[in-house]
Amino acid sequence: MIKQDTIIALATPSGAGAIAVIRLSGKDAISIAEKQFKSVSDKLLSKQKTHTIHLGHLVDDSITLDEVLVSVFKNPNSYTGEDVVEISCHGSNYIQQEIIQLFLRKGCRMADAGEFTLRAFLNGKLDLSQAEAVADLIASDNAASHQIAMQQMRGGFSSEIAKLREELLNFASLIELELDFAEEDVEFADRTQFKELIERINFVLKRLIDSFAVGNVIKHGIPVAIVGEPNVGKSTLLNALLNEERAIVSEIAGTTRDTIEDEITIGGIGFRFIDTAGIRETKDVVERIGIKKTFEKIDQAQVVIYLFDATDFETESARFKVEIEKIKNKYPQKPLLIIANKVDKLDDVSTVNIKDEFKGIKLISAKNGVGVDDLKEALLSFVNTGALRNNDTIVTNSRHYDALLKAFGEIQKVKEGLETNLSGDLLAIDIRQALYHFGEITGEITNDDLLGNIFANFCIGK
Ligand SMILES: Nc1nc2c(c(=O)[nH]1)N(C=O)[C@@H](CNc1ccc(C(=O)N[C@@H](CCC(=O)O)C(=O)O)cc1)CN2
Ligand SMILES: Nc1nc2c(ncn2[C@@H]2O[C@H](COP(=O)(O)OP(=O)(O)OP(=O)(O)O)[C@@H](O)[C@H]2O)c(=O)[nH]1
Ligand SMILES: [Mg+2]
Repeated sequence: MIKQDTIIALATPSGAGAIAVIRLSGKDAISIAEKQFKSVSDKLLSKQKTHTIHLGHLVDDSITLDEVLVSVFKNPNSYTGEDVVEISCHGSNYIQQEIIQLFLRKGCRMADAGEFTLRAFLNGKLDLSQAEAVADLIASDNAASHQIAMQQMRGGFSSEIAKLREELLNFASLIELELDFAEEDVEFADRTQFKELIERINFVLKRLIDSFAVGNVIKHGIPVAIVGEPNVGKSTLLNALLNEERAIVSEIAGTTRDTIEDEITIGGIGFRFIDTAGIRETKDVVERIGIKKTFEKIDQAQVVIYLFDATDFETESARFKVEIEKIKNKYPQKPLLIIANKVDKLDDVSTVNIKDEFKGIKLISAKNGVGVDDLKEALLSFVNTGALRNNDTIVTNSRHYDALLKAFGEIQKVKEGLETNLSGDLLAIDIRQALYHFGEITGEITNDDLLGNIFANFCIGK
């Protein structure tokens, strides 16, 4: 259902600022605003061209609320596709609230979360995946997530899906046409060409589905678990990486009892570091719970940093190796960075010995920040950012991922059907299913529940 009532919301963050923007959208936006606006040159808003801006005062009966700039957008040429009025006022909390209250009394309704963008979608200004990208763009806090959201908002992903959908639709129509001529045994849809198309779709879908692993990582940050025995300097390393005193550090073993997480951006990619309680067999119940959590954190991490105290190396290296083997055995696929900490306390001979015994080990002094930049470089090298550089579409949205997996499943059926010369009517059913899932991504296929879920996660005013 397309509502046309006039909605209002603050478009800028709540709180005082230099300027705040209040946005109205709907069929009465211009007439409602016009009655409260005294232009400095006696202009009427309804007589103004679209995309024009006007200086004047907002008045509530005899009270002048503020000197403002008012922008007019006339349907269908606006963000929402409806008549839109934007008021740029002085950014006092009081003024913002008074203006909104005034317009609520004059016939506007407070907008729901995401309702401006929902209207843009319903009016065909954006498709669903573009609308979703608007929220991702607002949430983006690093170069990679920004680039992906921007590309998606501009329709990169949508047009890729729309192209596949259109080609597939063509074939579906031809095959369905054949069904009307069943007795004559004609073939409008060239099966060789069709096989080629299915192969191509298959290939694209596979790439998009695979890209989700990268997309997920970029959206949520790559989880990196910092593990090692008590007191080796895990929390000190976390603080050095974050460049702040995030975790408590002390000479007492077992200081960190719970896990601590925080995120930084390295080379445009978000990394989420997880400091854990030390791994060690222990009788202390609280510490033991922490150790269980350590393994849970390794489960969730994409990269593991195993830290040991370099000054214990000469006496304890055998035990470190056992610990490292344990992790390697339990998590054979996970990149594991082995790091010796506290090298500031190490003599040259031991330094050489450590490097000898642990190939590829990194030596750091977390306390003095030595080797931390090197470690960041090493972390970055684990991330496959090739897709980013190629400008390939990267899927970051789990709803899209789901739909792609389902489409992929249907395309496999079509492929099999073609190989076994399945009859046209059955082929057509599988093709229609695949088309359905493509349509879910861009929003050709949708329902109120789905839209409600998507836009409820937007902020009010977007
Ligand atoms: N002040 C303001 N800034 C904003 C927005 C806004 O709504 N208001 N945006 C919103 O979030 C973004 C910009 N997006 C926009 C997209 C389309 C149109 C628009 O008027 N489109 C018309 C006319 C295009 C034209 O000039 O030809 C159209 O599509 O028909 C406006 C803003 C970011 N900055
Ligand atoms: N000399 C030196 N001391 C360090 C270094 N890194 C950490 N320390 C010291 O080692 C002690 C333990 O550091 P933490 O960061 O609390 O160690 P942890 O691994 O988090 O310990 P738990 O939380 O108990 O498992 C503290 O006294 C730190 O100041 C380093 O690079 N050099
Ligand atoms: Mg700690």
